[in-house]
Amino acid sequence: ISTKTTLAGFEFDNCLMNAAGVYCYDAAELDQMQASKAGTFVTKSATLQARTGNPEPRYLATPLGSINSMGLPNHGLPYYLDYVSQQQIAVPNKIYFQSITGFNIDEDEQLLAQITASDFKGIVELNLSCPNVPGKPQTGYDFETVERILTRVFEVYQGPLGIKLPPYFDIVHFDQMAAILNQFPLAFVNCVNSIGNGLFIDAATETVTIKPKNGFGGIGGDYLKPTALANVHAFYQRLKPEIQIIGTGGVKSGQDVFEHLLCGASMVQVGTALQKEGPLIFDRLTAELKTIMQQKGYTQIADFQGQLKHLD
Ligand SMILES: CC(C)(C)CCc1c(C(=O)O)[nH]c(=O)[nH]c1=O
Repeated sequence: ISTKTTLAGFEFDNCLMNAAGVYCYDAAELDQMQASKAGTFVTKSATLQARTGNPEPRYLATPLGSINSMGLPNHGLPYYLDYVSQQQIAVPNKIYFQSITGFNIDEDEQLLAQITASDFKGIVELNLSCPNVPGKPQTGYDFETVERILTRVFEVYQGPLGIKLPPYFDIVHFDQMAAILNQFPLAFVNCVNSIGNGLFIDAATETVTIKPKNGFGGIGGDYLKPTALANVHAFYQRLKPEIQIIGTGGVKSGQDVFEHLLCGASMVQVGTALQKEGPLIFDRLTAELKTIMQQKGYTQIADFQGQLKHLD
C-alpha cells in the first residue's frame, strides 16, 4: 500500500507534510521535519527582512484546535534559501516548498527575484492571506488584487508556484475565485489557511487568551475541518485539472487525511495537530491512512482521490 503522491510533476514518497508556520521557523525545526515520515516540508512564510513577529502570548492550543496571531515571525528569505540549498545537497531527490509573503506586489516580485537568483529547485507557495493596504480586506478576499498579483507573478517567475488561500464561505466566492485562478499556470492551490479573526476567551479571568489584536486570531484545528474540506472540494470541482489541490485544515487522524484526499487533495498539510504532537505525528497519520486504505481495498491514492460521491 502506497501513500506516495505527485504534485507539480514531482513525486513525493508520502502525501503528508507540515503547514507553513508550523515546525518550520528555523533549522532546528526544519531538521526535525527532514527526519520525520513527512514527504517534504514547507518553510515559514518568508519576508524580505527578518521579523520578530507579534508580542506574546500569540499562540494558544485549545481542546478543539488553536488560535494564533504570530505576526509573521521569520528569519527572512535568505535564511530559508540557504537551508534549502543545503538540503538539496544533503538530501537530494527531494523537492522542498518555500513559502513567501510580500506586503505588496512589489515585495512579491522582489521575493521571487531572490528565489530565481538562488539555486532553489523546489516549489514556491505564495501566501495570499497576507495583509493588504489599510482599509482593504486581506489579499485573499480582494479578488481584483489577487488577479493583479498573479498576473505580475507569472510575468516574472518561471518555476513551479502555487498559492495558499484563506477559507471562503460563499458559493459565489468559489465561482469568482476559480474563474480568476483558471487564467494562470498555477501548479497548485492550497486550501485553506486559518479562519481569520476568531476569538477564544478565558471565562474564569474574563480576558482574551492572546495579546495581539485584542485577542483576535486565526483559528485552526477541529473547528476548521468542515470548511477546509468544502474549500478543497469546491476548488477541485472548479479548477482546470492542471491546477492541483493541497488540503490543509483540521487534520489529526488518518481518516482526516483520507477525507481531504477523497475531496480532491493531492497533498495534505498538518498544522495545529503537528504543533501539539510533534513530527512523530506523521508516523501515526501514515499508518492510520494505510489501515483505512487496506480496509477499503485501495493500494494507492489514485484509487480514491477526488472520488467523493454526491447523493443524486
Ligand atoms: C496572518 C499574516 C501575519 C498576515 C500571515 C501569516 C500567517 C500567520 C501569522 O504569522 O500570524 N498565521 C496564520 O495562521 N496564517 C498566516 O498566513
